[in-house]
Amino acid sequence: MTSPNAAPPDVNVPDEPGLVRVQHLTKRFGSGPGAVLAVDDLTFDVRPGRVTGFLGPNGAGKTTTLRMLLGLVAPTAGSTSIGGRPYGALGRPAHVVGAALEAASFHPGRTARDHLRVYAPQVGVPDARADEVLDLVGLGAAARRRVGGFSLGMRQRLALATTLLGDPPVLLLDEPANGLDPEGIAWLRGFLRALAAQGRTVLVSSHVLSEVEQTVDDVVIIARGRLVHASSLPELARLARPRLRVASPDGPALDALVAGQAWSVEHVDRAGGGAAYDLLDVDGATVGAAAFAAGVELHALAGRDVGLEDLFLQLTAPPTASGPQPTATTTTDGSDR
Ligand SMILES: Nc1ncnc2c1ncn2[C@@H]1O[C@H](COP(=O)(O)OP(=O)(O)OP(=O)(O)O)[C@@H](O)[C@H]1O
Repeated sequence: MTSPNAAPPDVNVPDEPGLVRVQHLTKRFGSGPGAVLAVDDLTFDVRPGRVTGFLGPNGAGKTTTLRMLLGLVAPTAGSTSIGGRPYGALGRPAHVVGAALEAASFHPGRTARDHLRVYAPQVGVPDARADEVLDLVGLGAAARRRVGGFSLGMRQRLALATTLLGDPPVLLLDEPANGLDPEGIAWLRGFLRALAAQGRTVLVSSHVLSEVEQTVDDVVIIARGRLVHASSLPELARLARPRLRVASPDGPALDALVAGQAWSVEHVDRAGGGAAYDLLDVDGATVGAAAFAAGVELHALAGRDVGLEDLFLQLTAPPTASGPQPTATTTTDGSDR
């Protein structure tokens, strides 16, 4: 089972500009028997210059966490900061963090440019910035069109343009790929990667790992309000190693065989006198030959690939679910260890 909590951030390292920090964050909605523990002692960091996927099934607590980062919901306990300060202490917040939460609502009769010009004075930027951000998101040619006629993909781009008005170093985007067609997703991928390459902090939530797999450098995975895994994507991918299922009606003989080898055991099931092992990093030919040589009767010898999406489902499955659980380390520093 995965370590339920990330290692605490290193308190000796001063907060970098653009560092997003969540520490022991907890949110309980309501009280008594009907209370909902939406976020439960969550701790993680999101680093500049990287795209981080904030992942979890529906209802895991992603939006509530983002809302607390933005000062829209008060935590029950714990804290959040952006560049070392809580949201409420940011002098000009739109110049520090741009956020797009849920489907933004637009006045259908307004043009894209006018929509942005409504926000420009609030952010403290000149009207001309509206055209700049429209160009950035590829909507320059649609600047004078009414938003009511926009496709979902165009609306998502306009929402993104709105978050960029203040040229913030930090972007918090809640399910930005929702409703996009493959072309739109490919565009978003390139766009987010370019923003991170400029040194920005980009946090993107999604309930589907495969949707962001090609976009993110790091992952923070939560389920039922709790952290279940935080690491770089390559480190997560290393957990998705192929498994070999080997079963024998003679459990003690298989135990002795496995114990005598340097095979890595992920999981073992026992029933009657038999045993079934899930082994990592060993192939069927090796195990089959060793069993044959030792005279161990095998009733199953089957390889199984565990894809990233399978791993994600395993990591976020309710605790009642049976079956092998991957062993995961949890880090928060974004390194590829
Ligand atoms: N204002 C609220 N009052 C009561 N419960 C709430 C409130 N907001 C969220 N919740 C509950 O908190 C839990 C977490 O919800 P949240 O929207 O943060 O999850 P999520 O991971 O963003 O899910 P999704 O992917 O479906 O958006 C859910 O059980 C939700 O019903």
